[in-house]
Amino acid sequence: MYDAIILLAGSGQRSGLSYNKVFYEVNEKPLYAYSLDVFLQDKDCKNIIFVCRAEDTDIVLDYFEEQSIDKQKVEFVVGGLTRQESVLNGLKKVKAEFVFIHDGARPCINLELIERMKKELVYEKAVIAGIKATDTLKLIDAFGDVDKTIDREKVVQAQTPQAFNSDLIIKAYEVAASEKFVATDCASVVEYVNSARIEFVEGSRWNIKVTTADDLDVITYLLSKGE
Ligand SMILES: Nc1ccn([C@@H]2O[C@H](COP(=O)(O)OP(=O)(O)OP(=O)(O)O)[C@@H](O)[C@H]2O)c(=O)n1
Ligand SMILES: C[C@](O)(CO)[C@H](O)COP(=O)(O)O
Repeated sequence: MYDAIILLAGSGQRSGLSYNKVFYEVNEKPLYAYSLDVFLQDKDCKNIIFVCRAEDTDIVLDYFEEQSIDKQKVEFVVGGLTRQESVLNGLKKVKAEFVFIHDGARPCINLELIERMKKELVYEKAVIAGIKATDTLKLIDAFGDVDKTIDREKVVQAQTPQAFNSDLIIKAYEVAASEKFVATDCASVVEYVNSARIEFVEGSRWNIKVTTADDLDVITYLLSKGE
């Protein structure tokens, strides 16, 4: 049993769009709605916490009306200036024992990945999706020159969802807020307080985060062919 936080409250500046990238449509469906559909299909997902910018909430509500999406399981929360603040706002609404935290800008999530993560949560308090590096990895210096090659067996690229025992992640975020620790993902906050082992689960190469304008082309291709 878990709650899901879906993050929509960014601005998507690196995408070059004139609007928040999570509203970019493929097959007449906004990117965030792909993740929503997946979590709505999972009986174990008790509540979906939608973290939106105040000015975007009406657009999302209109979409729910148009598509006759049942809002019973969905709660709306206003996001913050950073991803971390948005997550913290979402965490304040969590009631279930576990919480899955997911970027609305990663529409290629699927139920198989959620199932694999749920299996790990039987034993673990923190589980993140990611992919292993396949390229050779170099450390570079401040001038962009190669310093050395690093062992790719020891590197993974973190994705979302990231799933946690709710008490654990709420406490970690409270400590981070009080100590002004800021990070780009949720697992980093747990690493910071060092309160649990974090299990890595193989995600998928298709589970990309739409960040740049190029990613918009890639995601259009992936979603159009049903990934
Ligand atoms: N204040 C913020 C910033 C980000 N996000 C969400 O976190 C996810 C990943 O963030 P990122 O790609 O950094 O999103 P943006 O802030 O939208 O992008 P940019 O940095 O290019 O402006 C996205 O689903 C985004 O909507 C959020 O909920 N609240
Ligand atoms: C959470 C995340 O998507 C995991 O890869 C990523 O860290 C977000 O980073 P961003 O710099 O905010 O895009």
